Amino acid sequence: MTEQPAVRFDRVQVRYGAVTALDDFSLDVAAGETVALLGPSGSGKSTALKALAGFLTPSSGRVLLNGRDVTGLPPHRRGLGVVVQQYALFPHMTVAENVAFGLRARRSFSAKRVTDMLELVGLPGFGKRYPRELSGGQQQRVAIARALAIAPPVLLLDEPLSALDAQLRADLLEELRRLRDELPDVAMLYVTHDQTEALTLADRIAVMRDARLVDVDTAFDLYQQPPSSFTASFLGGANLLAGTVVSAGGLVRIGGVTLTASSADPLVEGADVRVAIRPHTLVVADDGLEATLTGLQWRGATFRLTCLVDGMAVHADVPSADGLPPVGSPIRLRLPATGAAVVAR
Ligand SMILES: Nc1ncnc2c1ncn2[C@@H]1O[C@H](COP(=O)(O)OP(=O)(O)OP(=O)(O)O)[C@@H](O)[C@H]1O
Repeated sequence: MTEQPAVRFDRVQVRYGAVTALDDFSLDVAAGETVALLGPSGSGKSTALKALAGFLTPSSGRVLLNGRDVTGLPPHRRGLGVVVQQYALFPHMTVAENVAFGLRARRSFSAKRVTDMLELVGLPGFGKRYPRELSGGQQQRVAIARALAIAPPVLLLDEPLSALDAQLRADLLEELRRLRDELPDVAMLYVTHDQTEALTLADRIAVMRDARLVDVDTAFDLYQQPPSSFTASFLGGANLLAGTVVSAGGLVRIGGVTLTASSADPLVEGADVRVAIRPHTLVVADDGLEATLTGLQWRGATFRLTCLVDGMAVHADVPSADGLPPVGSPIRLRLPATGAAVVAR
């Protein structure tokens, strides 16, 4: 018998009155796999997670856990771990009581389990404190310990880092990566609109837009060979340049410049295509594509140039602004020898 996926969304639709928040949504998450639901605000990510957790009932379709249809079950009978954006700890309970909450509800309290969970999230000895005595990052660690205490087969995380400031976010992201590696049997579904979080954590990324799943693949493949223009720009902010196929072997011409581009589909000589090119792979050089520099923005480690190429805005991230012409002047952008990808229009 083949192994059942830990999670299966089977053509799930969720409607709020006239609004379709999730449409024909199907996705499997294997045991031990981490999948990120990535998409802009309002694309239906949280709705998918709530349908799985049991916080709402789909208008149609089914959700299955390890092969079992749980569509009609209340949340507490699904046995999932859930972590949301706002820590949602019980303020009148100590850290240890918070972590023990799910265990007590199941009549399976174990002081050792509570201690182990606090150790797992890097907070040994914090059991007697109250949530108000913790930083935001520490509170979120407690929320994760509480969710994991019942040893759920599936952990759901809905934007768990978004209430934290940048440094804490980076620390906790690192911590989540470690947890993922230390819990190889737990399937994780991670909702985020942050591509860095998705790329860092996920085995696969499911890209959502307008209530629908657009693309799903390994993080690496989605980044290297985006199947759609939407994913190319949303994941890694690729430029989409108009090009013409010079040879079916992968040569493409953009402006007067010919370069090699990968493609998931066979290329047809003479066809008009769109080519995804990442901003950090463009270089300012005399032999590049003709453009006009229209904006310059300092971003700390890099400068972001905004240029116009044939009326289209193109971004380039360069390490230094030395030697750049003034904004409004002609500039030339050298296209990368490798790494460009043809995407579906
Ligand atoms: N309770 C509700 N009543 C009516 N419409 C809702 C409700 N909850 C969500 N929606 C709508 O459903 C759509 C999807 O919302 P959802 O919260 O799933 O998006 P999201 O991708 O998680 O966005 P965000 O990143 O902003 O949380 C949106 O158009 C939203 O306005």
